[in-house]
Amino acid sequence: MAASMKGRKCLVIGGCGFLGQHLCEALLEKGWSVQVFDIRSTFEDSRIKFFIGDLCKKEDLKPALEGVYCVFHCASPAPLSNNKTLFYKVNYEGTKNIIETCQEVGVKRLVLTSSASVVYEGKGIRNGKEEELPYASKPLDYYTETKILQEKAVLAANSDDFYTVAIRPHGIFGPKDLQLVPIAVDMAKKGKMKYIIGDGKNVVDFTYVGNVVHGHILAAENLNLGSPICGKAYHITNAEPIFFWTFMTRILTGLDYPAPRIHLPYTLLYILAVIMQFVAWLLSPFITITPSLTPMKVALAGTDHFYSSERAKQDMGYKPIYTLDQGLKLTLESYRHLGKNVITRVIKIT
Ligand SMILES: NC(=O)C1=CN([C@@H]2O[C@H](COP(=O)(O)OP(=O)(O)OC[C@H]3O[C@@H](n4cnc5c(N)ncnc54)[C@H](OP(=O)(O)O)[C@@H]3O)[C@@H](O)[C@H]2O)C=CC1
Ligand SMILES: CC(C)=CCC[C@@H](C)[C@H]1CC[C@H]2C3=C(CC[C@]12C)[C@@]1(C)CCC(=O)C[C@@H]1CC3
Repeated sequence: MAASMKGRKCLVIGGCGFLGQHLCEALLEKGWSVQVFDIRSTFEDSRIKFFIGDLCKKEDLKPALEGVYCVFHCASPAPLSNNKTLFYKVNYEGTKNIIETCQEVGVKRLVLTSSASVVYEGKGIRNGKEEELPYASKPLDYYTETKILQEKAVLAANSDDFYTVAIRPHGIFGPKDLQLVPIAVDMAKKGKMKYIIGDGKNVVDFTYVGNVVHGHILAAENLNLGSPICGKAYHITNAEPIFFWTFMTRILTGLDYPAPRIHLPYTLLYILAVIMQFVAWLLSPFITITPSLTPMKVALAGTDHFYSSERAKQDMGYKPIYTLDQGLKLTLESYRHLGKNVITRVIKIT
């Protein structure tokens, strides 16, 4: 790390979430002065100053941004939810609010956590490069739709006076995640993880959270006037693409659940997911139905989607600092309590 970064004040928006907590820990280790802004409080740390508020509200954000050298924006509603209004409000309107408030207060650097899914519309992507892939013209869900709007707004705001960059991770996994491992385990418990969507040979990126954090910190360190990274987006991956179903099998068997074995045709499942989504939409004025298979989930589980992180290597010296094996080991150790053979005691208080 550049010596001059020591003691610099940063604000992690979404710092109480999965990625945010890992980012805070790494920033503290590197000597940054860390502040967190989040809508909820999930942990305590005497080294961190916490601000609880809504990023859509200027009056909540302003005090947290005073004197800040760099803002990391990694807040979002849960990606697998389907709340269109909330996604637009937080990911798009809220991000524009962050940009405006930074500019008003005089903050000069903004690192956005975007997503590689901004270029994914269900068709295979192999070793995708930033300069070759346009934004998805037909995004598969509202989350992706609003991540595209968000990224465009952040990159367009880059100027000689305000430096912005977007990090596009893919399939983040690691301890403290409430999504990938817990959802897969929940599906396994319900008997929904016996199946393989398609031939099982689709190759994807899963990225250990420590590598995603490393990419964010390098971006902040390199975000200066005239730097090649200003106004650009960067894929950050483990650079170890793997069969989607091999990765899921390692997670499941690592926690003593059986490996998925029964193949189901991709196209059939995709059509079923589209029909279920349509039925859920038709019935939405009367009841809320949340189909467990969405077109996005089926596509992610049954197509290729892996990306090149060469541009991040060239422009900011990025290379993964954890291998997939190391990441999986750390992850599985942290989820032992979700293992199939773990007996959970229920203490009844009468
Ligand atoms: N997980 C993944 O595989 C990938 C994630 N990303 C991106 O990485 C980022 C971090 O994801 P992750 O750590 O998994 O997500 P988390 O849900 O764990 O963390 C996001 C945090 O932001 C908070 N938040 C939501 N709305 C607001 C708001 N209006 N004001 C302030 N805080 C808010 C959330 O609170 P609450 O929980 O109460 O909503 C939560 O604490 C996101 O931008 C996501 O799009 C990109 C690629 C892959
Ligand atoms: C269909 C199936 C077997 C599901 C179990 C695993 C899924 C819960 C994850 C597998 C790939 C993950 C993923 C995301 C969420 C969780 C999974 C679908 C994202 C959509 C999260 C937000 C992003 O920006 C992109 C991610 C791609 C991979």
